[in-house]
Amino acid sequence: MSQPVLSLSNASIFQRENLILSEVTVSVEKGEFVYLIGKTGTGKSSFMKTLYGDLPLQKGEGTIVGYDLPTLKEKDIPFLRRKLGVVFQDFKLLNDRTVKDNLAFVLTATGWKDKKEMDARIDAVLDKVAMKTKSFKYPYQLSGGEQQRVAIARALLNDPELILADEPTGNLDPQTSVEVMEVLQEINKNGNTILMATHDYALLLKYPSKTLKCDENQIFEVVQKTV
Ligand SMILES: Nc1ncnc2c1ncn2[C@@H]1O[C@H](COP(=O)(O)OP(=O)(O)OP(=O)(O)O)[C@@H](O)[C@H]1O
Repeated sequence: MSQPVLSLSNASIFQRENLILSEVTVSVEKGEFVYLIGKTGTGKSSFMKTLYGDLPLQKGEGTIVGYDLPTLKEKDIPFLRRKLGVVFQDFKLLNDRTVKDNLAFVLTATGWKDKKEMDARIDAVLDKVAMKTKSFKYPYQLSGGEQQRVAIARALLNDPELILADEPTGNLDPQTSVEVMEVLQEINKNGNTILMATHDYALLLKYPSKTLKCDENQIFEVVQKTV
């Protein structure tokens, strides 16, 4: 069997000296769609930040897309992030450039040089989120759902081994949340592995999948009916 894309064992997660999560033992296999749920302040964002190298893993073991988290060095972080696609609640698009240039910016920053290849890649990812016809628009000319679809396209650019989505529907109305969720489901069906933090229980019910819950400083897997 292949290695899990994410595996933590007896890990503790701290914010400064405060213990946020302890004895975390979880794994995510290639191709899975996994939810991370939990009340506000239970540590979902802290967990996600540890996974993309924003918080150090000070205790326990963990690997993500081939990187060892406890020994992760500052200089490794850009390379780790190239193998991850990260999607945030607030989209984090650059407002001073078009959709296409937002994506081109990431490609340039990650070493792409051939203009034709870049254009083809941008077209391909925008096509996956049904935003190809709006590549000339500026983010502020798009709805929240459209901006989030562009952010998902941006996450797909470098063919990530794992997509981390931290409350991707947190700023969206219920109907738009479903549209964004449909996009995430589709890219998962096409082979992308996704870990999504959310407190949107309606989405969990509509799209049941493996669910991890943060509660009382722990993370454990829950079966849907007890969520
Ligand atoms: N930079 C920080 N410094 C110190 N403590 C922090 C920091 N960021 C978060 N915390 C604390 O860590 C705990 C977990 O916060 P975290 O943001 O991970 O929770 P969350 O489950 O993602 O919540 P939400 O759903 O509101 O985003 C909280 O008690 C919070 O106050």
